[in-house]
Formats: sequence, C-alpha cells, structure tokens
Amino acid sequence: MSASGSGASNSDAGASSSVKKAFPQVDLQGNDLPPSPAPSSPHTGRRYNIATELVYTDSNDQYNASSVPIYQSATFKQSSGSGGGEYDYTRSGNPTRTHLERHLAKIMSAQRALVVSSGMAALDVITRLLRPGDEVVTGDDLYGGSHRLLKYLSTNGGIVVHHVDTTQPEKVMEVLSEKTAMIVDIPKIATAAHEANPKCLVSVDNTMMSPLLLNPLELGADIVYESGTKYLSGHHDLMAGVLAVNDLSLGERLYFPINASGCGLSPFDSWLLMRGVKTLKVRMDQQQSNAQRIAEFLESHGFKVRYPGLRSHPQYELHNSMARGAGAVLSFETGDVDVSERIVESAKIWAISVSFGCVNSLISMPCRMSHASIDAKTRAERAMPEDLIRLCVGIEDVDDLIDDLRRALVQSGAVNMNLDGFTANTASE
Ligand SMILES: Cc1ncc(COP(=O)(O)O)c(C=O)c1O
Ligand SMILES: N[C@@H](CCSC[C@H](N)C(=O)O)C(=O)O
Repeated sequence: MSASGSGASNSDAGASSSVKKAFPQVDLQGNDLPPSPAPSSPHTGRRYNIATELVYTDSNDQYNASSVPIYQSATFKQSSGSGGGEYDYTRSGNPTRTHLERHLAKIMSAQRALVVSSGMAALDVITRLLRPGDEVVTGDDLYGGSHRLLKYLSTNGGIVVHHVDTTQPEKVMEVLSEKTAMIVDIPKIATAAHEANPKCLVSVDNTMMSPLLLNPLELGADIVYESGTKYLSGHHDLMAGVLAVNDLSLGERLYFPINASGCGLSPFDSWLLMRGVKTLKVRMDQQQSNAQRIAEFLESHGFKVRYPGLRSHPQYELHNSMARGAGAVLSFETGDVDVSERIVESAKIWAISVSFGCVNSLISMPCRMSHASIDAKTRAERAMPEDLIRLCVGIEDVDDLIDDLRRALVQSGAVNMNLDGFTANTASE
C-alpha cells in the first residue's frame, strides 16, 4: 500500500462527517462538482419495524403517486444558464434512483445509500478508493466474481490482497498492519482492523443475508454492499448493486466514481428494485423456512450439509450472534462429481442456474458455475469440493421441493435404499 495508506483514508477530503462538508461544491481535485442528488435523509420520523419500513415510503411526488414514477430522462432542463438544478444528467443523479437510495438507506440503517448497475459494480466502486500498494485483507471463501476482481487488481493495479480464513480471527490478525486499507468481515475483525489502522475501511458483502437478517454497519463495518440482483429484488429481472455508509464524506467519495464512470442504476431498474424490495420480508421468511426444512431433510439422510441454520455448522453460534436468520442458500456433498451432475440434471422444479435470492428455487455446481473463476488449485486449497451442490431455495411449496430432490437423489444413485428409506452413499464410508 502507499506508505501513507492514503488510498482508503476516511479523511483524505479533509471533510468532517457533517452533511455540509460532505457535499462540497468542488471535488477532491478542486473541480466543480455536478449536482449530486440530495443526501439520503432516511430517519425523518418514527422508526417502524422492518416489515413496515420495507413497504412504507415517503415521497414528495407532485401528484402523490403511490408508486414512484420512472423518470426516464437522460437530461433535466435548468432554470438558468448557470445550471444549479438538483438534477442535470441521469449519470449524475435521477429522481427515481434518489427515491430508491433514500428508501434503501432507511432499511439498511445507513445515512446514505448508493445504487449501481450490479453487485460487482458496487465492489468495483469500493476498490476505486484503493491506491497502488494498499493492502486488502479478505476471506478465502469469497464469491468467484469478487475473487476475480481482486485478483485483477492485485495483478494490474498494484494492490496487495491477503486471502485468509476469516472464521479464525487470529489468522486475520497475522496479516493486519497499518498498511491494511480494506478488510472484509465483522465485528471482532472490524475492531482489530481499526486498531491496526484507524483509516482501514471494513467493507462487508451482505448479499447472502440482506438487510432483513444482518446490519453490518451496526457491527462496526464502514461500508456494506450487496448485489441487488439477489434478495433485494427477488425476481431475477434486474441487475443491481447497493452501497451503504454512515460516514457522509465517505458516501461522497463513493459517489464520485459512480458519476465519473457512469455505473449508477438506470431509472427503470431503480423502479423495479424499489418494487421488489417491498416484499423482501415475506419472500425471505418463506425461503428461509423452506431452506431449514430442506437442510434438515438432507442431513437426516446422511449428507454433509453446509447451512448456518444447522447446529452442526461450525459457526452456528457465531452466525446467530450477528444475524437474525440463516438465509436460504445451502450446499451439500455427494462424494462423486458425476453423481452430483446427475442430481442437478434430474431435478425438475429446481432450475439449473447461477445466482440466488429469487422466488424460484435453483440448483447448481459452484465449482463449475458461480465459482469457476477461481482456479481449480485454489478451490481445492480453500476446501471447495468439486462435487458440491448448491441449493438456492425459493418460495415454492416445501413438500414439492423435497419430493423433487428426493426423486433426483434416488434417480442419480446418490443414495442407498434400505428398509428404513434411504441413506447417502457417503454416509456409510
Ligand atoms: C456474494 C455475492 N456478492 C456479489 C455478487 C455480485 O453481484 P452481481 O451479480 O449483481 O454483480 C454476487 C453474485 O454475482 C454474489 O454472489
Ligand atoms: N458467469 C458469471 C457467473 C455469475 S455467478 C452469480 C452469482 N453471484 C452466484 O453466486 O450464483 C460470472 O462470470 O460472473
């Protein structure tokens, strides 16, 4: 990292956290700023429970439209030759996007949220805070795309990336130093990271949990980001990424690359995401309860299942100390890649597909699909078995999902039939 660690400094702009200083008239280089949408002002009144907050929105629409209008306009007329309107150009800001950002800031318990064109774009925006030489400490169980972006930056951008087992905080401590500009995990690690370098940015990918189950900002994180493609939208009909912060000057530093590169979310996708997020609680509740039943079903038949809702999960207690639920993604092993492939291809309701968080249930083989961008050697080092099957559970009737899975397990030869029913082939090993 730069000896000064300036790449991720919270105070580079010399700005305090006050709104006034966070929204200066000039950028860090002293150039005029384009109109930046008004900062999120999420906490204007009484705070309701999340199920209410998800659907309740304040809007100042001129016709009191109950669904925020889609401002499908690239530019906005100004009232004078010197500009000065709240919006001038949709890359810089758009009313539909601002409405969504304010709503998300509220449900993410943040002072400011920003929405961009994908989850990866959100991580890319965060990494724009880094400078050559900065060090990033991150998990060894990252999503394949995040691994790929960080690897690209370490190869081409002079960033040093340490992948460590973040379930063992002592491993993280070994690589923390005043050079650590960015780190990914909470909350013990957040404390240690800020002790090692107060300017270090603790950044959490909350995609698997969603704000319904986890608020990383409340656990010591500086930045939380999510793929809005998943639970937040819930229908696989859009790509989006969300960033949320409490430090308004940091929010402004994240806004800068969004405007500069043009990755802000389009008006139509902002509208779709706004619509989707309102049903987050009902969807997640159903998905999570289905996932729990399915995880128990598989474990009861002798499969090695990874799901933080099971007591057998090594971080069961830790997970529950931070989160309000286990989510709806689980995985299991069959001991044989060919058997796994047959299971995946035998399932009918479960669609063979990457992604998760959708109302439909999905089945996939991560090593060949979502995590294929991590090379086979690294996957093996990170204990990612090639036969692993991932289930991303939807809102369908859980008995139908289990029936379909049971049939696929039998048809693929993954289980031994016996008088009591069936048991995973691997169970007897
Ligand atoms: C945990 C996680 N984070 C981030 C992303 C990136 O999101 P997106 O596909 O919206 O770019 C994904 C999936 O792609 C993911 O699984
Ligand atoms: N071909 C894509 C794969 C996307 S994986 C999407 C999602 N995060 C998941 O975990 O399933 C790529 O190369 O990024």
